[in-house]
Amino acid sequence: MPSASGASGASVTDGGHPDERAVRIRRRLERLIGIAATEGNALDALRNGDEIFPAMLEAIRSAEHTVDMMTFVYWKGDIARDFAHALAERARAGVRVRLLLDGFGSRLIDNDLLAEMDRTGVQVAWFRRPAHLSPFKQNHRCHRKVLVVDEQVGFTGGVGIAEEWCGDARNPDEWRDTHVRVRGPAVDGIAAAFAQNWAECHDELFDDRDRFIEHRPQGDAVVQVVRGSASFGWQDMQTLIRVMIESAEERFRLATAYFSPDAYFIDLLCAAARRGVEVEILLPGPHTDKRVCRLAGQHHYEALLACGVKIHHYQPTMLHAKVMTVDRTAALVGSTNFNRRSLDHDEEVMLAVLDAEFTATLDRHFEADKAVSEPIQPGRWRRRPALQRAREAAVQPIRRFL
Ligand SMILES: O=P(O)(O)OC[C@H](O)CO
Repeated sequence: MPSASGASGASVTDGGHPDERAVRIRRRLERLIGIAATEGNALDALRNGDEIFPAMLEAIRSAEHTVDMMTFVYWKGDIARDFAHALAERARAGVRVRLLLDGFGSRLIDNDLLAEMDRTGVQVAWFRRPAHLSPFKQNHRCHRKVLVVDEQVGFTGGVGIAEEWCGDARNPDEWRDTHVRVRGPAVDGIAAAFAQNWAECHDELFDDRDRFIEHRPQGDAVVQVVRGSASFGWQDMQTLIRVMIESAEERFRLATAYFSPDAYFIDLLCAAARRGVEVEILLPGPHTDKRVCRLAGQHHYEALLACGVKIHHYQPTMLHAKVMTVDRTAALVGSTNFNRRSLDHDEEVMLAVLDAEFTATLDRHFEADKAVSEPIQPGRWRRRPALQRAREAAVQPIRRFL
């Protein structure tokens, strides 16, 4: 990877009007990633299962033509049954329903739900089931979370289909997550994320139930939909996050479930902090389902804190959201964690939103989460026990896969 300290032309400027910053970020993303952003989108930031699941289920139940759903996690619980029943009911009513499950992440789905969906005509496809794969492809998973109904409403974000995501982050059994409902032309990008992975797993890509509708403006948000794909070398998801960090002039905020990037992205965060940007990172605290990943990230805390990056540990439950905001101007939300899996290995989808109001909503959520988090104190962290240091070092050999 190139050196992050010599970061591109993104020097601190005198700020400029927020609209000018939005245009600057938009043009950087469009030209460096090659995907046009669209205008006229309406976005709702949905916080936690209590808001996310009813909105998704309501959309499915209202489907008249097509439902395309793709998930990494499909585990167990009433919510897993609710989704399967809703999908099956629509298939029975003649709607074309397609469900794409990651072969590793969704391996715990109940067989009776698969049987019900199969019976009613839901087309279920598996993305790279481990048993059917060469050992060299096991590592590349479909980590995207997508729901598109009637080509008109799309959802993406961090949520998996399992009881862990139900509720409102009131206790450790109710995970904290963020999902987005989108109406408008950006739904096409979310649909394309589904289509790209569906094409690998199923013979038919589209049929006459696809109407290829023209989108009418639904709101004011400018949105670029960026797909990360499992591949060798530099990829668009890395460009997206790199542009966001390098474009920050005042503030860069990151909330992520799994923080274990490579040294390049640590250097980018440090470079931002050193040029005067307030860099704040919100991570799971006592409740995390992947301690190994956390240890890999903690290996970098000392360097980050030394540069002035602020790190907070979220206390109430597992923090599973994947959200970034830049300068009250732009936001990223989707499936991408700040780790090697998301940046190097897996299929991901992220919305880059150039909209001050939507960004302000996500910033308010960030502040509420920060209020129930513990800041990491640099001095105390430096004095952490030798055993913790040893554990951080012990996971380094496998950091590439985390
Ligand atoms: O990979 P994520 O971020 O969708 O989280 C799901 C976890 O793998 C659950 O252990």
